[in-house]
Amino acid sequence: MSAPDRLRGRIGARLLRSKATLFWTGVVALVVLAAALAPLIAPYDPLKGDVREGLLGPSADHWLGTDKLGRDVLSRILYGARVALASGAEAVGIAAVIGIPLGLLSGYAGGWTDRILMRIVEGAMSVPFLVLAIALISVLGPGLWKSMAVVGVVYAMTLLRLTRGETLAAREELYVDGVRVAGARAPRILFRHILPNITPPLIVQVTLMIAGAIIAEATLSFLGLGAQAGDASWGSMLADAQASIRQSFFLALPPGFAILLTVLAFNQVGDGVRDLFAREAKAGSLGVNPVHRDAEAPGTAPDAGPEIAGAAVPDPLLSVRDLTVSFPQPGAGRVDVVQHVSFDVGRGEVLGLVGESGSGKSVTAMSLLGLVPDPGRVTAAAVRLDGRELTGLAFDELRTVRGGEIGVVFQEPIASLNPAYTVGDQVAEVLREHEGLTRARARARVIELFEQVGIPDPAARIGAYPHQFSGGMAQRVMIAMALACRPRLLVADEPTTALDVTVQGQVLDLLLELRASIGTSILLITHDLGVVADVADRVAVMYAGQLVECGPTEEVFRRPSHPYTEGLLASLPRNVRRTGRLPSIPGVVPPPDAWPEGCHFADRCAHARPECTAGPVELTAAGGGARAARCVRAGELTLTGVGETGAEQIAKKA
Ligand SMILES: Nc1ncnc2c1ncn2[C@@H]1O[C@H](COP(=O)(O)OP(=O)(O)OP(=O)(O)O)[C@@H](O)[C@H]1O
Repeated sequence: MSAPDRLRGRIGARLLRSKATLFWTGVVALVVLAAALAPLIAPYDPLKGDVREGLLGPSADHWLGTDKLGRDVLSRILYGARVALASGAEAVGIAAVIGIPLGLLSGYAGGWTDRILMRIVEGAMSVPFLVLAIALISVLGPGLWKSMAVVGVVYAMTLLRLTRGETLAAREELYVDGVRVAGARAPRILFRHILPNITPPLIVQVTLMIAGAIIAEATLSFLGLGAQAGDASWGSMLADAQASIRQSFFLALPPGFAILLTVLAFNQVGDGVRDLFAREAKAGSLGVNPVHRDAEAPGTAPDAGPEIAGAAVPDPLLSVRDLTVSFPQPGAGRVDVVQHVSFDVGRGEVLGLVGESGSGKSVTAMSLLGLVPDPGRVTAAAVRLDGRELTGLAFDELRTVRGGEIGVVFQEPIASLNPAYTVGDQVAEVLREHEGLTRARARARVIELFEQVGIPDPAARIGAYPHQFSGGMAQRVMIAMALACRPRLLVADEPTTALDVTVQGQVLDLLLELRASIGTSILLITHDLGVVADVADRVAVMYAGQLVECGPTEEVFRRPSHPYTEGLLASLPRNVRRTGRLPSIPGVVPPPDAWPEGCHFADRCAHARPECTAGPVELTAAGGGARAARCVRAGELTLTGVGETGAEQIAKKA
């Protein structure tokens, strides 16, 4: 099943559980049915009547009585539903056709296009909606379809503004950058990549607009600007009722009730859909993808997937086998960005996941959390947390693992906190969501957590907003939030990269202290080998989507088994004589769609032989101890590590 299908499935299942939304959806369906079947079920012609039978009360012949001209009110109500829905569809259709493409264009193009369109929208929206509509109708002349077209144009402004706002946010997403650099043209990016991702808020707005358009039709028809006297429209029925209000007040009730019920139903459905999507968004980002168990992964054992010779940990807390993540790329189909990654994180251990930018570290971490965005696809033979299989877990089940058993700390602490809420509220929310604590108990626990992560004067600081915190303090808040439910695993994705050097040290010390006091294992993602050397018990090195080396930090650093690790260590500033040039690995990391079938590093490797490119290279035991490397020559090469260059080497030579 594709990701959008799964999203639809989840929304559908929630819809079934939300009784109120289901009820109002039923009411909308009844109105639609009444409109569609009006010619079959209406007992009389809605436009013809006998004046001698005018203003009759409800009876067996005329369930809702007759109007002044003797026309059957029930028949007119049924036909009126057609007018109301058709008017709503016309106005909203026009609004969508104008507003959505222009909103996409305005948000994506920016610059003058955006400025001009926004000034037009602001000008139009500064005049009250009905006043603007009436002014335009007085120029065009009355008539139902003309008036609803005008309403559509006015509504287009709202839809344009909403679409533009959503597009502005979406265009910053990584997947948009991805298709942009891949050479996709703007219309394709807009309609194929951005539009599907911003549809949920548009659906909600469109539903609410239909309700608004039905009211607008009734109002304009009541004023004689829409449906004309005699037409079977709820608005003109109200106008008729007003004309004969002295003789019969009952006439106003059926159209009034029909408008009330229909508008209420559409509004309730719109609100319900918004709640469903909001809940979905709260759980992660829209369209996120959980990990699927890959039954056909090569070498998959029925239980935990292929063993990783050399690098497995006895009784691990986290065990990942054969994790592969792919994204569609224009012109290249689905392309793997992470390929057959397998590793373990031991209990209470810090595993450093290192590699150059783009090697797949973050995507690997996100897939463990089920947070790889659409249209990414994640498969694995096994992802086990304390023996519990996470692959194939439903979205809601994974949500309880995320934030509960696995805590996460991201790179940009201030950007990761919501500026609209106090930091205390945000940490308390996690506790209330996962542990069901009362407001008072959550508050007390937040103070305790703030104390634990070293935030001074916690009782006062919980009332502060994120912008009142420095980067280091904000990261402490993020760590407090991640540790709120005493997770067994903490995923820290570049937790110190955005902080200055002194604060970096404090945050790393804090992570280590917490590991010691709570026993949390840490998967530390970083491109900084210095950080890994300082805090990681073991290290896993990634290159171009693959894990190329894995083992205890000290051993790997002292004597690497993969030439890429050697290259990375050689370029460590602390590993180079002050007089020398900082060495770098020649060439660049190949993009995912250009990975060779054999060793991904072969092109840049000084030790490459023809056998390196002959076929896929597996991760195998290497270098002695609990170590593994993905290199066909690992056994025969003697590579240089940290201890033998730089200061130590200079000292040796002296
Ligand atoms: N949403 C997405 N759509 C398409 N490709 C993506 C998406 N997210 C990541 N990628 C691709 O996946 C690959 C791995 O990215 P990832 O962010 O995991 O690298 P990284 O090693 O964490 O780098 P960095 O340190 O810069 O974050 C990259 O080629 C990236 O372009």
